[in-house]
Formats: sequence, C-alpha cells, structure tokens
Amino acid sequence: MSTKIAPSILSANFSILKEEIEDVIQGGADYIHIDVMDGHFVPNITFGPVVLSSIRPLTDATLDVHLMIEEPDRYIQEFADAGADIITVHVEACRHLHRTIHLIKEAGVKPGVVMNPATPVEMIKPILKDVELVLFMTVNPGFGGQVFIPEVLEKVQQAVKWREELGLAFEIEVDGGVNEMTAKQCIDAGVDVLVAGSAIFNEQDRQGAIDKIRNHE
Ligand SMILES: O=C(CO)[C@@H](O)[C@H](O)COP(=O)(O)O
Ligand SMILES: [Fe+2]
Repeated sequence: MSTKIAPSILSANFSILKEEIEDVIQGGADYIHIDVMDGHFVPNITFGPVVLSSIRPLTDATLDVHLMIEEPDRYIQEFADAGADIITVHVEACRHLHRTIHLIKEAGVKPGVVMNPATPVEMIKPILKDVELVLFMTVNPGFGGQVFIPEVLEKVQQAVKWREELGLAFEIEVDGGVNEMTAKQCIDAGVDVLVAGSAIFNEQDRQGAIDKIRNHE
C-alpha cells in the first residue's frame, strides 16, 4: 500500500484555513494532521477543540490530532466531541499512559501514542497492543520547519519488528522535518504515514509537493 501523507496545518495560512485544507485534500492528502500545543509541554501555543470543530465539517478525511499538552486526560472528551478520528498523546505527558489510551478508546476515537526523539522506544512496548498509531517525533516538538533527526529511524525499525512479532496492526507515523529528501529513509525504515508541514504548505503546488514526498524516488 502506498505511503499515507498527513499535511500538518501548523504551516498553513490560518486566515484562509478552509481553502488550505481543501487544497491539500484535493492534492491527495490522506490525513489532516492537527498540532495542539499548550505552551507548557512545548514552548508554543496553537489551538484547541473549537478550531477542530470548525475543521470537522470541511472534510471526511481522517483528522489526526497530535496533542502536545500536559495531562491530556482533561481534554480527551472535548477533542472527541469536536470530531477527532485519531488522538495521539505523548508518552512523556501521561502519568498513566494506559489509562489515557483507554479514555481515548472509550470516547470512540482511535488511540495513538507518540514519543520525543530522545525517549527510549521501550517505553511504548507495553501499550502497543492497545494503540492504532505509533508516532515517532523526528524533531523536538513545538515548531514546524526544523531539521529531521535520522537516528529516530532505529526506533521505527524496532517498532516494525515488534509489530510483526506480536501480530499487531498499528500504523507507524513520523513527524518533523519530513520532505522529499528525508521521506525515502522513512519509507525504507517502514513508516506508513508521513506528516509534513512546511514541505507542503510552503509550496504553491500542494499536489506536486505531496506527490514528491510520497514518490520520493
Ligand atoms: O508536531 C509538529 C511539531 O511539533 C509537527 O507536526 C510540525 O508541524 C511538522 O512540521 P514540519 O517539520 O513538517 O515543517
Ligand atoms: Fe505534529
């Protein structure tokens, strides 16, 4: 199956967000990646469930919500009600990761787990059977336009192995610094979903940008 592309609206023009989302959907995006930042877990603030609920009616595409917030349990139901299809929480932000993942499931949303570049991959092994998405940050979270950290791909390879050994079916996604140059290494390592913000929204031709990332050769 071909690699899925998830444009991150963090790099979109927010004054015309509807057009920006329609443009990438038209260009072949599979998911819309929505970066929620609280100014505590990461040194940046973006938006919350109110903005998500105005995006929801624009598309049937999967809304992939990446929560970069402390104590995400407090907001799971609100993001579920606002229309998230996937909610991904940081292993570093959850005091009781298993409980948080189950709260997401109980809210009727697909649960995902994400880790920062310096977090050991072993942290997520006990939760793999409960998640539908494993996201590896290939930059330190907080901002778009940063440089890809290739060492993270060793963690991707380990997750691919565990998925096989345990007979599981979660998707593997990477986020940060993905562009037409770095996409090949990610796909070779076994990534299923590529998040890309600046490499798509900084280009005029969004379809062209998506195609270049997906068909990296
Ligand atoms: O979660 C984040 C950043 O914390 C990302 O989703 C960025 O939005 C990716 O941006 P690029 O690195 O692709 O520009
Ligand atoms: Fe993200």
